[in-house]
Amino acid sequence: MTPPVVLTVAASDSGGGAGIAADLTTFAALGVHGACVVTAVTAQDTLGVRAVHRVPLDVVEAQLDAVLDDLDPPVVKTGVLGSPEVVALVARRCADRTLVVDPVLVATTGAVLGDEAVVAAYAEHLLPVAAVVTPNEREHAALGRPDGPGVVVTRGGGVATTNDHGTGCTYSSALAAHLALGADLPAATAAAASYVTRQLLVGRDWQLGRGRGPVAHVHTAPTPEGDIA
Ligand SMILES: Nc1ncnc2c1ncn2[C@@H]1O[C@H](COP(=O)(O)OP(=O)(O)OP(=O)(O)O)[C@@H](O)[C@H]1O
Ligand SMILES: Cc1ncc(CO)c(N)n1
Repeated sequence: MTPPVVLTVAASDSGGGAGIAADLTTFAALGVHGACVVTAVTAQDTLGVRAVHRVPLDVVEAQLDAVLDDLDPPVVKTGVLGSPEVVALVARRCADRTLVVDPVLVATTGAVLGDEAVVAAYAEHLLPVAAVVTPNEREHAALGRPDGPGVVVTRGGGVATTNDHGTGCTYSSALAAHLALGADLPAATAAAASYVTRQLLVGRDWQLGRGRGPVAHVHTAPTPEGDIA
């Protein structure tokens, strides 16, 4: 059976914990095909963000054109967009699709990934056309606490772990994947939360990097010790 296509418009994380790595692996784990439009390259690891290089607007637009014209994804998920111009572009081009907006403004490690101009562009252009917005508490406050059935404020949950880098991206990607597979919003949010919980449990004892390790992506199968997670 042909899988549904979900597009992520987001940035790369060289440490493989958040951003596009989290999005595409989550899509694969949940059985949807992932396309990706890269908005920025971050030099990042489990300790923090060292540098951010934005992809020029015309190159972001060319990637978006290619995917929208050919693969026609019914669901689009956004992560780090990087500039007000990219926020407005995505709003303009994707308003007729199911839009899952993860308004990433600050990394778990504290680095600012969206400034005041980006916040203003979200409020003006992207939030009005989003089906779901998944801010964490800080992002929700920065955006002026938008309210409504499509606003899902994310919070850490019951799993005690420091390997939680990329949970927000994984959660919003799982939500987008379940919407593409036909779930309604309440079912998709519940399925996304239980997916993140499961993946946090899989990676709870991993030792990757010296900081906040990544949530386990796709790994559900044998651990190095040979256990089935
Ligand atoms: N420790 C945890 N135990 C269980 N579920 C969790 C935990 N941390 C996160 N989650 C799930 O993942 C969702 C997103 O997490 P969170 O709000 O921490 O994202 P975030 O702050 O955007 O993360 P990041 O910036 O690292 O990507 C939560 O709403 C919850 O469902
Ligand atoms: C690229 C990227 N996207 C999202 C986040 C949020 O965790 C991050 N730290 N890096």
